[in-house]
Amino acid sequence: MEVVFMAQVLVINPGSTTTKLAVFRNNEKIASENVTHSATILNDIHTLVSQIDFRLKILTGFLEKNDVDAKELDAVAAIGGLLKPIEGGVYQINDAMVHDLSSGKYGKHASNLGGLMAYELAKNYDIPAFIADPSVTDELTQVARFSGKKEIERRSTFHALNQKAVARRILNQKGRVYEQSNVIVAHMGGGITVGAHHLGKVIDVTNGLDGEGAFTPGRSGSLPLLPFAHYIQSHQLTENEVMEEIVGKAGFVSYLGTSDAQEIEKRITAGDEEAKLCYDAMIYQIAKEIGSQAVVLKGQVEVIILTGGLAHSDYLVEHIKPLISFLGDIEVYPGEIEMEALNDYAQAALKDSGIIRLYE
Ligand SMILES: Nc1ncnc2c1ncn2[C@@H]1O[C@H](COP(=O)(O)OP(=O)(O)O)[C@@H](O)[C@H]1O
Ligand SMILES: CCCC(=O)OP(=O)(O)O
Repeated sequence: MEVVFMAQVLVINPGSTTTKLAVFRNNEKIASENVTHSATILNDIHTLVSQIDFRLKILTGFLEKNDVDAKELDAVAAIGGLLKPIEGGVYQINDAMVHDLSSGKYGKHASNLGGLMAYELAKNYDIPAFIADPSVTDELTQVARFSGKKEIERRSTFHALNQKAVARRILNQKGRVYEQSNVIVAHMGGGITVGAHHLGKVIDVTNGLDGEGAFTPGRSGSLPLLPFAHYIQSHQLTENEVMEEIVGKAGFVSYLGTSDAQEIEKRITAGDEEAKLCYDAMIYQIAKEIGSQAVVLKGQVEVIILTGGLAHSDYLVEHIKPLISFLGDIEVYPGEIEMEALNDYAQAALKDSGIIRLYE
């Protein structure tokens, strides 16, 4: 009789205001929770890294509540944070990675906590901890790296895990193979990134944190440089404050005072013209970015995929389609499948250690 190995994997995905947790047995999700943290609690915990204990306590509570014995776990997988630029794939969390995530050497983002929490837990139970397709996944071509100013190189920071996982899933459904296809993926949530996927590599993509691409519910996207330089100077902003202006205090938040697209849609339905114009402007900018990536792919676009929380919006989908449909077929995949993708990677790594990459 064949003995089937049932691998149990804990998946950790911390966001700026949430911690998503799940336990999988092989491909079956046996427990999951999306814990929302109030801004008050997080503001009281001053630095990102000092949130680890708070979030680990939530994790322990989640395991207890769902009768999951941590000793029975075979691996932990977490969303990768801001690391040095690396190729996509699955990486075992090591000391070098922990150093870069905790020091914030490559930037501070809630996702940094994922790798740190996974490492801490895995160490206690002597099991491997992985990250996969982190947001710093860098497969840009050399021409895509030019910013226009020698001292400043464009960086690849995007929703790599979800973009690749959704592209794989949609292509599988079409009987196609990701590594043999050309697709454009627009991940549209609190952050928006649009990537050109060419034969399994994201050869160009808008950076989600550097102020590129379309504006989003809370982010500026690209800004006219001279007026922004003047704004920085007249408000005497520090580098951290500049970051907050670009990521957090911009987009819908700055025009309409909320990052909640559903709330804005209610205003539109109630006849709010200002809300409609702003929503339409964001849709217009996303469409322009999709057009740019179609050029990157020389017009050979098998499918354009719309994903992320905003892809739930009928308003957005119906208004973007007429702008981009001439470029190719459109598929809508609302939400994200990051937890499933991390489990898939961890299960694959447990079966074949040859696929595990080394972070140096
Ligand atoms: N059903 C929906 N209709 C319209 N907008 C939605 C819907 N669900 C979520 N959103 C919007 O998507 C954005 C958040 O995207 P999401 O991908 O869930 O967040 P995050 O990027 O923080 O993970 C918010 O502006 C939210 O209002
Ligand atoms: C870190 C780059 C991807 C990104 O913008 O993620 P969020 O939208 O989840 O902040």
